[in-house]
Amino acid sequence: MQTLSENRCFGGMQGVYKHGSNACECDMTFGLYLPPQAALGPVPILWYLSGLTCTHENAMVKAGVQAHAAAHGMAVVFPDTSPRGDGVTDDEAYDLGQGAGFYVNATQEPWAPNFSMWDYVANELPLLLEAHFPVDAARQTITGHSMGGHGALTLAMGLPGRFASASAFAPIANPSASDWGRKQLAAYLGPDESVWADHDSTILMRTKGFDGPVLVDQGSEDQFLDLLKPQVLAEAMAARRQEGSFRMQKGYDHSYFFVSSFMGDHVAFHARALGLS
Ligand SMILES: N[C@@H](CCC(=O)N[C@@H](CS)C(=O)NCC(=O)O)C(=O)O
Repeated sequence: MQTLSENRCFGGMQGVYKHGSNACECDMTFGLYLPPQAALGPVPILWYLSGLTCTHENAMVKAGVQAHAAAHGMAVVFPDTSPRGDGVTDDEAYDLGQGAGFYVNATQEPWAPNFSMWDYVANELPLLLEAHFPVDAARQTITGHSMGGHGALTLAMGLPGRFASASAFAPIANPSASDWGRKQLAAYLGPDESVWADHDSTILMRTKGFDGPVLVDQGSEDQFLDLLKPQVLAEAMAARRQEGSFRMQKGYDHSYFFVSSFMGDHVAFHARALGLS
């Protein structure tokens, strides 16, 4: 593993690291914020999964999460959103291929060799983090924005017992019924829609729910509301009696100005679920 940068940040360290990934069969870059408490022993992990067009960097520099993570003593991981590089398949559309991995393991050509973001986030990266940094994999929580909100909710419901709590900012809530989803799930997973269900948080909420608290924030002026479909997720949460909250935030759009405005609430929510506060 190679250190690309390390910067002191709110008493802890914001690092960026690169490593050869077996899951994605290419080099992968991720950000990791370690709070000051990591100097004393292993700290819990908050995963932040980013949205379409993002790398590890967007949330790291714009979500304003480090101050809150330092206050609560949590590490924050910022994985990339897809495999990358000259040898990795891409598409000219911004919402397919590099920058748009959708947190699935592709089974279809030409994507299958590299696009295994589910395995990368669920299996490979946690082991790498535990081996190299003072983090406690027994205490994990997860959040994300847009495509990353979709990833956070589907990983949380798909890996029962892994995460103490799950949250999302403007998640792609029902991808199998959206143009942000149908094209990508068909490309990565093939035409059989029954296979897509494990990657649709509304369907997972209807069929199994999450064994822990869930927090979803959505801006009422989000320019992508028709693609995100928050209302069906909110309905599914109510129908399941899912512990948690769905909050419609008046006047907010889809940007990181929205994400950063509510980041403090999300970190405090995860800290409570972990018993840190
Ligand atoms: N470029 C796309 C939208 C992409 C987009 O809004 N991406 C969000 C996540 S879905 C994002 O975080 N963009 C990067 C950023 O704001 O830093 C479009 O114009 O339709």
